[in-house]
Amino acid sequence: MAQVTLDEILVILKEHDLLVNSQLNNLRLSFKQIAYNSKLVSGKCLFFCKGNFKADYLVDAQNRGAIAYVAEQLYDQVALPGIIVTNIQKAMSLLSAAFFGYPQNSLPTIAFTGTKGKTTSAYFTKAILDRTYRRRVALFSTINTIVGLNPADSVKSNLTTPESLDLFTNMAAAVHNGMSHLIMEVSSQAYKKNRVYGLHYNVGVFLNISPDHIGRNEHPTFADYLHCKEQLLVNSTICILNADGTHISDIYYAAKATTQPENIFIYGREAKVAELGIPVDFQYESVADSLAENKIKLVANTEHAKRLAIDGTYEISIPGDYNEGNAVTAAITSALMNASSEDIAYGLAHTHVPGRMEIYPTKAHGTIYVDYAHNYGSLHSVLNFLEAQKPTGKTVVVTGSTGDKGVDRREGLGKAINEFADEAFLTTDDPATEDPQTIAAEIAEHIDQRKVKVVYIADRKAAITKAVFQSAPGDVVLVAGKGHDAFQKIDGQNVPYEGDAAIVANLVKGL
Ligand SMILES: CC(=O)N[C@H]1[C@@H](OP(=O)(O)OP(=O)(O)OC[C@H]2O[C@@H](n3ccc(=O)[nH]c3=O)[C@H](O)[C@@H]2O)O[C@H](CO)[C@@H](O)[C@@H]1O[C@H](C)C(=O)N[C@@H](C)C(=O)N[C@H](CCC(=O)O)C(=O)O
Ligand SMILES: Nc1ncnc2c1ncn2[C@@H]1O[C@H](COP(=O)(O)OP(=O)(O)OP(=O)(O)O)[C@@H](O)[C@H]1O
Repeated sequence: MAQVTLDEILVILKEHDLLVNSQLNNLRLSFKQIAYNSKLVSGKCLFFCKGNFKADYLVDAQNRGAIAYVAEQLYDQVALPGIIVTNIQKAMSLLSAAFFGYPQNSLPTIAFTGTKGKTTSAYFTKAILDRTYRRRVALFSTINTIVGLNPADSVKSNLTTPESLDLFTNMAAAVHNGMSHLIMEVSSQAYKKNRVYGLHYNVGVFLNISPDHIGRNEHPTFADYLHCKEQLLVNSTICILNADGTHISDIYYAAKATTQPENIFIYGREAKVAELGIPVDFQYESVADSLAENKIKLVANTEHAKRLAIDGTYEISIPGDYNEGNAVTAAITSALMNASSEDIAYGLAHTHVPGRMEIYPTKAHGTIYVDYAHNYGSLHSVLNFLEAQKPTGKTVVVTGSTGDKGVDRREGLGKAINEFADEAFLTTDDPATEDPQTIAAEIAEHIDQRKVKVVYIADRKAAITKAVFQSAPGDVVLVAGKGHDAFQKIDGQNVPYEGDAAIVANLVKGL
């Protein structure tokens, strides 16, 4: 049974230089529950006071049975003993791992970071390793959290990377359920908020970085965003890097600071990493790159890459040239976890990622694509790929942008629309506390409206419907940004929403 004693807690906090003082001194005192949300407290719980915290929550926790708390300050209003620390998020992560008996030691873990491609790469990897390990592969992704084989072990995720206590709860559940491996996405926010503090991965993948998540509630600067993402490499035994992304020198030296070059695998389309003057370990090229067929040839260039024995031609189930790199990372990570090239071939050819490049052909109208692209990098990648398919009609984009976060996305979406689209329907996408029309106007500022026709329709379903019905054969309609998301975040509430994919699937019936 999970538990942690005061003795262990104080040792850990002292070791990490986090302890200020403790009002508790019975070293044998054992906590049978830990929580950071008062509503979940029951029994003899150790409670963590973190984030935008109010003393009333601690009163609530005490009323429900909490016997002590960990915080960065004393709460005199509450007659509970406190353990005071310098950083509550770091303390919570370390103590959660200890409470659950360090489940990561029994769960070889592959972690993906990157501005784009985390979910897709994680799904490719899961499809491969599911075959190797008879589905005993846990997944913590933006879409789903899977900790076991039963339907009840699979739930929708709230965050890309969960709060540390939830992360270790899920890891412990996965171990308990007999899962053999874990694949997880690690967001830059997870490092910024110390959600993964002290966690080490067997394999860490850095997919790419482009400006995103920079703004008032996220990262103050791009440098901070890059620094947070690079922490994944410092915390990984084996690092996998993309030679074709920007900032490769920075990223490579971050990896090399703690990892022997022998344990770094660089992949790319060219034979060399130009900026570094070293060969890539894995080189790949498109053999087929159309909507009907996506296929790559993968070749190992260096001795340590050759040892993985995964040279070959692989079919990829999801179109888009950018998915070729995602597939390569899945092949390398899976091989490092002992998957055969047959398992890799099967997994890459049989992966489905909800809301990523879903295609709905119609007879009387155009082809409708639903995709999760919601910043410059991703929208540019998708539109660039669709343009390469040489559509005979016009290109129409339906999109919006989030409120209170990723404010720089507005310029990026406008820029990508300007580069590729003939028409844009701007609409609502998680406006939070902002006005969606104002957000749309800020996107439109970056579109040359002499070239691209811009229409604003607040209701997202109405915007999608209009775009689909007015399209003609040969047109491309890209509904970008929400995929299968079944809510709109408005004023702190998750307001139910059908989801782009469900709306399009219904609309195209009979078209
Ligand atoms: C800014 C930020 O990181 N906020 C996160 C943080 O909020 P917080 O700690 O301030 O929590 P809060 O909701 O204000 O509440 C304060 C504390 O009081 C407790 N409480 C509250 C009410 C009550 O009755 N009793 C009680 O005890 C809460 O449980 C909490 O511990 O902890 C919460 C979970 O414990 C997260 O849901 C929340 O994420 C916000 C909402 C969020 O969406 N963050 C985004 C930006 C994010 O992290 N995104 C990344 C992906 C983006 C990327 O790719 O980088 C992700 O990993 O998902
Ligand atoms: N390697 C890539 N490079 C550029 N764009 C990509 C790449 N992979 C996927 N995309 C685009 O980004 C969208 C989101 O992909 P995915 O969900 O895999 O990324 P993510 O990193 O998990 O994103 P998010 O942080 O927004 O959840 C896709 O629908 C596609 O448009």
